[in-house]
Amino acid sequence: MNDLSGRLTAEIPSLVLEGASFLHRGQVLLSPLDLRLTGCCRTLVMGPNGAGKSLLMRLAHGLLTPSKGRVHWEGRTPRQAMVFQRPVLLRRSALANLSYALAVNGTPRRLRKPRAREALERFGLATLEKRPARVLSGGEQQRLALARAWLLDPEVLFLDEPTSALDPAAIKAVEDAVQEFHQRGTRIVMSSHDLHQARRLADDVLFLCRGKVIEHAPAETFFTAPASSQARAFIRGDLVL
Ligand SMILES: Nc1ncnc2c1ncn2[C@@H]1O[C@H](COP(=O)(O)OP(=O)(O)OP(=O)(O)O)[C@@H](O)[C@H]1O
Repeated sequence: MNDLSGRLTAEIPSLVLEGASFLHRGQVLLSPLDLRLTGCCRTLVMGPNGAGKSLLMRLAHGLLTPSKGRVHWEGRTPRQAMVFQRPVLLRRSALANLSYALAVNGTPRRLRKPRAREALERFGLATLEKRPARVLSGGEQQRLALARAWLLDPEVLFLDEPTSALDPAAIKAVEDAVQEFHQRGTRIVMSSHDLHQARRLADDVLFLCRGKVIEHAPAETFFTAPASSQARAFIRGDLVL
């Protein structure tokens, strides 16, 4: 299958977790998990606070090593990027943050600024290029983080609660960007506790509760016929502890 970017969806390696768990000082924070994420889908990782969503995202992206089991990509490791709830930005201008990412990525010097400016334009930040990245508003910082990810042309993009501190307009900007990545053929793995957001974006939902994956289902199935009492309660808006 071909996506709009021309990238073959079949080319994106599948992410496989085999009995992967995460313990801290003997306490199980993520129970052994078997999972295969395949294709150019948008997977929403959902669950209440403390369910283990961030841990799962960090394991998947390779920022954490599982205490037991294995996390690997089939065939080869794809180009990846991760966007965090609080963007990690350098003490430099918006433009310099992007140029630096391109430099690290091996882009020739003469191409860095034009490409960085193109990305700033795309994410509505062109007028802010000289502004120190760390004084940008939360929404602007998140768009800058997305612009940086865009420049790296990731095959897989992880987003960990990227909109939890944003107002509706900024949330829309992030969601539009996620859709653009998807259109370009990037596989999305995104955590959120916002059910409305998941309904807008998800192809499939991974639902976690207390460090366990309770369900992994196509979005429509998850929202219309959740299989677990915890997911039913979560969707109803009950307090799920
Ligand atoms: N590096 C760590 N060391 C020790 N405990 C941790 C670590 N990271 C996470 N935890 C604990 O693991 C549990 C799951 O945390 P995690 O951040 O993955 O939850 P979450 O589902 O992302 O929650 P939220 O929606 O509040 O962001 C929490 O109880 C947290 O305190």
